[in-house]
Amino acid sequence: MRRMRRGWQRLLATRTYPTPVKTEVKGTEIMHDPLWNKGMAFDWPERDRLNLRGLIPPRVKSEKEQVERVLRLVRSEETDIRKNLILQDLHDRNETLFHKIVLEHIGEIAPLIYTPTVGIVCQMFGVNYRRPRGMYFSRHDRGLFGTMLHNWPSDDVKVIVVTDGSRILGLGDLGAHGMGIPVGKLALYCAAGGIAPHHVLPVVLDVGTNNPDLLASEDYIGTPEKRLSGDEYYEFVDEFMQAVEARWPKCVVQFEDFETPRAVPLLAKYRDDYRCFNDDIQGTGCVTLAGLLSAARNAGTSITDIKVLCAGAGSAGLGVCAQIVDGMVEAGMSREDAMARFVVCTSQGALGKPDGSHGDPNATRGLSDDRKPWVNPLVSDGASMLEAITAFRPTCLLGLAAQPGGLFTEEMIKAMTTYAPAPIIMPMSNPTSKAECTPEQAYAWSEGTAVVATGSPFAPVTIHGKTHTPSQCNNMYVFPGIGLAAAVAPSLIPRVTDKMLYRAAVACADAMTAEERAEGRTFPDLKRIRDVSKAVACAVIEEGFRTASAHDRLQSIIPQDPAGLEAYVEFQMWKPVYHPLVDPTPRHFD
Ligand SMILES: O=C([O-])CC(=O)C(=O)O
Ligand SMILES: [Mg+2]
Repeated sequence: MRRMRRGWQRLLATRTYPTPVKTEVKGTEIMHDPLWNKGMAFDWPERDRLNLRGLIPPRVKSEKEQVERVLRLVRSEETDIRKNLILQDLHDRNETLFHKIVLEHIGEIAPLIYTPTVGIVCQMFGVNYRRPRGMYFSRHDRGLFGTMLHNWPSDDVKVIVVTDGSRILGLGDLGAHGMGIPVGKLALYCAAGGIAPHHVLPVVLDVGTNNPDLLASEDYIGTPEKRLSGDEYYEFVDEFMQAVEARWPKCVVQFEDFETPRAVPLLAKYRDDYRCFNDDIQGTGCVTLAGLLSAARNAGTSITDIKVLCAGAGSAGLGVCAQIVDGMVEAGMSREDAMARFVVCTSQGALGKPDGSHGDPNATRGLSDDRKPWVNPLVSDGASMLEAITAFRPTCLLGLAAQPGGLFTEEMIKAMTTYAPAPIIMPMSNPTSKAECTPEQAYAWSEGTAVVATGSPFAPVTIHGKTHTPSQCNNMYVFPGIGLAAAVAPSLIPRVTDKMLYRAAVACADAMTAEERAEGRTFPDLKRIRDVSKAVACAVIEEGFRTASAHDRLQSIIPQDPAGLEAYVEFQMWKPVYHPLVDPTPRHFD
């Protein structure tokens, strides 16, 4: 083991990167393959070796010049959607350069390829349609999913992000136009998580759409029929999962933006049988827990001191609350006491004691089984959020309602400041238009005392001469790391467990530096996202070691000590740099 550990660390220290890669592909074929293409950065020896002389303009550009040119072009556009289209085109031409720009300018570029712009991208997907990316499975392909997966050129897909388009961000049913989401998430997997682009696959399960505008639209790209339901729907997803496992047994599947009534049962059905997780339930839960751990640490208190009012009882809302409860239990609280620290509100008001103060006492709401455990007798059933705040005195407001924005009002936040010295305000719904309030409002209404973390990115706010930087509490801090762990250590991570998610949350909170804490942030600077992904991946793998069988642990070549593990994960992470391309053909002289 010792020798192995020293091996990885030495390898990492001595590796000359990028390593040369042999390629059989030449000429226009290599130029038009986005995985190989370097644009004008092919140097002269390479242009000769690969039969490219004359096919590319005569100027040779450096990577730096290429990055600057694209940034100039992006910045010259006025609208975010136009900027996104420029970046999409680059993604289709030159994956290395695309991911290099995403990584080096993540604060500027992530909002253009991911939340919030990805919302508009999906809404305009049909009319803006260019090159296909990823795979689509429709009802007319039933029985053929397994064969179709062989149309995909890579024999080694490590991460799939899949959606059925039924709840795209907070925008609702966008059908097959939801493809923008898996594409955006996987771009972050590559740039922020270090998964190589040829190892990822975005997927849409086109089970139809119930969105009347799309059904009537001539630009709609999916099957213009109503959604499958009942057994037909579940059999469709079963066929997909079985086909994936048969083709790429080590792949991890991330479920994304499925509406709650499907997301919850699908996760329950698959989580013990497949390497999979649901990002909106588990990823959001994990990142929110990380935010609360961090906020409590900044305030010198514990997560068990926090009392939460959660707006939203969808898959994200309840999943997030459950994971915070797990975090409180880990910190030493009983599950019952932890759950008593939550009030969950739906659009019909709080889940509370039916005492008749809000309507007919006998007409208790028919609560679904997943909501029943969240009824809190300290508030009356159907109470408004303001009433619930007065009765329950929460110290944290979580917004996961995916309703039109503005759910958190001035009265609510002002009421919290009467008893909470630093209320934690987390408007998490995406995109920006769905945020429950803006950071500006939260800071203004709390006289600058609030700790604010949002799902979509927001700019810093200056109030009474003091600048406050809201953190972005977005799944992007955790899902790339969870997928990275599964990709580099599949035998140790046969399933994604609750404990792994808890460890991931702690690793994300622990990744904060002292300077970041001093700035009042609850999340690390986005610029360090690769470090965060690596820390999350290491934490997940460590948990995998803890639960692996003795056989799997012994068989694994992965070092178990923290420094060796970190070196191993770092070594495995893909980097967006051009590799020197070497011609494998021996030269013959006669
Ligand atoms: O995409 C994001 O920014 C976060 C997320 O999963 C969602 O809002 O559905
Ligand atoms: Mg999502």
